[in-house]
Amino acid sequence: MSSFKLRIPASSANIGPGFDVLGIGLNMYLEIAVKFDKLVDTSADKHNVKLSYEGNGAAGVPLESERNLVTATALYVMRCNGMENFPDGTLVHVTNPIPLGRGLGSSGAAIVGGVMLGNEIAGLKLSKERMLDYCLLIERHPDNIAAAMLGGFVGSYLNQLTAEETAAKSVPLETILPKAGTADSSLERRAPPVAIGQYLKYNWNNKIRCVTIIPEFEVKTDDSRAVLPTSYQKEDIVFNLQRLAVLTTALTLAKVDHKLIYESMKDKIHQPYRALLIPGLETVLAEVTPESNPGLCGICLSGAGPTILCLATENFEEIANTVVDIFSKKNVKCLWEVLDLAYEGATVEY
Ligand SMILES: Nc1ncnc2c1ncn2[C@@H]1O[C@H](COP(=O)(O)OP(=O)(O)OP(=O)(O)O)[C@@H](O)[C@H]1O
Ligand SMILES: N[C@@H](CCO)C(=O)O
Repeated sequence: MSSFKLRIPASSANIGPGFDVLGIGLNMYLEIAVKFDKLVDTSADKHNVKLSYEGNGAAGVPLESERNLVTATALYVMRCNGMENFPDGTLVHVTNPIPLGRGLGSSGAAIVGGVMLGNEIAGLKLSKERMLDYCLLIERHPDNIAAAMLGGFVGSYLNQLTAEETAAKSVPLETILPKAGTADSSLERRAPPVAIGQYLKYNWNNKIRCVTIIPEFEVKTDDSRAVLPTSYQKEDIVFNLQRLAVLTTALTLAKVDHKLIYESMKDKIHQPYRALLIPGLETVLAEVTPESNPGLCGICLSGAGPTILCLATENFEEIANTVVDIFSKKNVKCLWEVLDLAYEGATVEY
């Protein structure tokens, strides 16, 4: 097998009202470089791969193939297609600039990368849509993975499946990503149902850039989902649906309407509840507006947080500093970066 390199963009999910629906791919890339060298002994790993990692999270990311999110995902895809181990001498080097647990789709990128890795190693030639079925068995909401895989500005929904397909989609996560000591016979070996999700790429006015303000603390997606209610008032759902309908077109118009985008990025489904976990979020959302910060056209929590996504056409540094100052009053330090959309999505280069 010859060497190859995978590049998978970071992503920002929800974009305000589009909870579990909207996502944008961002031009910050997880890279997975794969080489084969039979002279290197890879037998120390249970599945025959030598993994190395640099970048965000390097101190904590496991390097055993069954415990690392990228290789464990690849092993799941390979197992479903009759292959249990990497070929002798497989060397995988991961370079990750995406901060972990900050709402910039680090896990979505790792899962997309893992599925693509399994696809290449097992020579499956799966389409991106089919690879997303595998991704959805691990990250069970489509917004980050669809944006990372397809790139650009993407809307998704999950298809209504038959009872049998639903059962096949709902297998326990630990049978896909094994915990230490899991018996091999309990691992999932069935390929996922076909066409679990539906995806649509929208246009995007490329004058709109993404100022990401990244607080120094992590919020795990699971924790950020645990604070959400199990039922909602009809008014709050209608509030989001009305804005979602306008937002997907407002972001594509040739003439940027800052006020329209700002209003249509408001949300009542997830951000108010997540403010409990993110000191400063309520103030940021209330005080940073197109009037206070000309050039700003929308502001929201990025994914499950704590990163703030400001969409803007100018004055990027001033906007970032306004948000940084609000967080600093809560004793939270931040980094910030201006990103653009990753229009192409995940790629493989031979
Ligand atoms: N490149 C990677 N290699 C291995 N594990 C990773 C990698 N990237 C992310 N992870 C795992 O995913 C976890 C973060 O996932 P989580 O869903 O909580 O946050 P996120 O994906 O960064 O944010 P969001 O889903 O809100 O955009 C990390 O703590 C780590 O366990
Ligand atoms: N839609 C997801 C994105 C984070 O992975 C959420 O907000 O929980």
